[in-house]
Amino acid sequence: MAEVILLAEQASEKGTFRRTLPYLRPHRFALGVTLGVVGLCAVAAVALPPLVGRAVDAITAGDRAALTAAVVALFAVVAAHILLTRHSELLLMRAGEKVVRDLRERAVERLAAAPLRFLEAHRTGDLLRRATGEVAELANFVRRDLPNLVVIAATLLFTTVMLLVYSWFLLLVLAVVFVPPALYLLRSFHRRAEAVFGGQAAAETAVAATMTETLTARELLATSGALPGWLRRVRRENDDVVAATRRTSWAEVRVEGVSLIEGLAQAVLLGLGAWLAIEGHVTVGTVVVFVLASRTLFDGIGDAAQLVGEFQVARTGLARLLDLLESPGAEPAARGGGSAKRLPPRGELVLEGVGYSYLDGTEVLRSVDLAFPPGERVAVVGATGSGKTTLGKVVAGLYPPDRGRVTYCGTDLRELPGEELSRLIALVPQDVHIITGTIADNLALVPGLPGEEAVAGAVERLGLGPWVAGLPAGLATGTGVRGERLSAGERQIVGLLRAALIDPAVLVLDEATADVDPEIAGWVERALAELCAERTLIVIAHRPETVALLPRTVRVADGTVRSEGTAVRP
Ligand SMILES: Nc1ncnc2c1ncn2[C@@H]1O[C@H](COP(=O)(O)OP(=O)(O)OP(=O)(O)O)[C@@H](O)[C@H]1O
Repeated sequence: MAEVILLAEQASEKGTFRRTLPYLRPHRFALGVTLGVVGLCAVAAVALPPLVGRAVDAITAGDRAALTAAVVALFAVVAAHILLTRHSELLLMRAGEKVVRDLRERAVERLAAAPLRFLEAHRTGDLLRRATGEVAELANFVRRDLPNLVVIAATLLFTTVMLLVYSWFLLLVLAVVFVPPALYLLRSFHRRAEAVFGGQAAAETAVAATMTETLTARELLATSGALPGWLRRVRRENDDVVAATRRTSWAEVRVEGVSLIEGLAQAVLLGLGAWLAIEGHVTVGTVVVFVLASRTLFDGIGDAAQLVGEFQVARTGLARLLDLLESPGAEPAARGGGSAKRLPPRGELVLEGVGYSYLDGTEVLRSVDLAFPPGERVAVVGATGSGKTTLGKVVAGLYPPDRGRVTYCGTDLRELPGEELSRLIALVPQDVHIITGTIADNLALVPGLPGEEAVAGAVERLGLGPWVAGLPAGLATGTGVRGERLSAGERQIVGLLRAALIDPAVLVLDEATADVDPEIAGWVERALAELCAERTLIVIAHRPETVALLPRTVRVADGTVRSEGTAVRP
């Protein structure tokens, strides 16, 4: 089996910032300007205490001119600070939103391009949470907390430099006696934060994934009697979320000890500063600067502590999102670009020594050699679980084989760009995926967005006019949520119409196994008869009537194939 790299529920946060850099690079200009404005904003905030200090010194010296200058400067700096704060927040938000929008787009592109194997190996809820929940949390962080965090970091840095200039001694007291315990509290919080916040994200993901499965497996749960057991599981996972949230709250509460240290520091600075001022070592203004600035300092440390929690949540989510974005492999159908090679619209499809397994050691297909000359019509038959559907998906290029190769006109399907592959080979699966909307919306889901005329032409060609006329609103008939108003047979008719719009060289139809009523089966047969003209038709047949319609039969058994109509060519 080809290796599938599983995404860890709790992603490693090592190097998250470095991994984010490539996604920031396209926005470096906007981010640079933003950081410049943030820096100015922090300078304005830091300039306030010295101006108050200067005003106090001017009052004690009875210097009117100096007092007026200090007050005017104070007004100007306050006004500049207000304007710059608003502006920097807006700029930060805008730059952050651009980055988040890019990440969101990339996540959707990544999921659309992910190999089937990768998608099947993960719970849908987990992938959805990475692409939606984690991105939403990141967007919240960017809108709400990132502006504060950046302004606080810049303010802390500039305040420290400013205090050093005013009195190295008082700064030393502050730095040696009070900052270490505050930092110790923060560090111990930080150390616990990764585990507790990561645990909370993992517990929430488990609940989200189970919620999704509750909806997708609703019929099974309603009919199998498994509901009570399932609800017990939901309750257990829900309890895990509560316990994880309690741990994160407790970690946040402990860090609030920083406020206590702040009160003590201010009292000591006031007492020590007053003594130094009386002794004539510093001015009264310097003491005022220290008391005010130490408040800015501790407020900054306290706010940063609160925000570190949010930052941690965002970092955890970002790491999980980056894991998804960096997961290897892309589905051929979603590959863009590639070779510009256009293959002939009709040609031979060949399987050479094809092997495929979902699980290690259990090969569903073993060394399959098959050739489908252009225009051939083949029924693929075999017991339930023998591998017919798997063969269909390998033939359509959805599962690249683990061994051997599938070629069209001699070219390996793996080498074809996505668009070319979907133009050449169309697969109509057993249960055609229908999006919520109208039948017309569903028919539009083919390359080139066909107009009404093209759709009407396809309906006409496949002889489905009377079927469409019998629908309540023709092609504008609603399909219900994910097509629940359409029967399995009707879904296949939609699939065949899509195939007619694509006009592929090879059409693979995995016949619906659910009971298809005879009228719908009649429409499907008629449509197939029209579609098979001039193209290769491979039908994974479940009904004897279908097998009887097709000149060649291929039987799948024990992971290999045997031809019962015409010879199998290696
Ligand atoms: N996504 C999957 N992951 C793991 N095993 C799978 C997966 N899909 C199919 N299988 C297994 O592969 C084997 C072949 O399945 P496949 O659906 O190809 O058989 P089939 O002949 O089409 O069956 P049916 O006639 O019931 O549709 C089965 O044992 C099945 O359990």
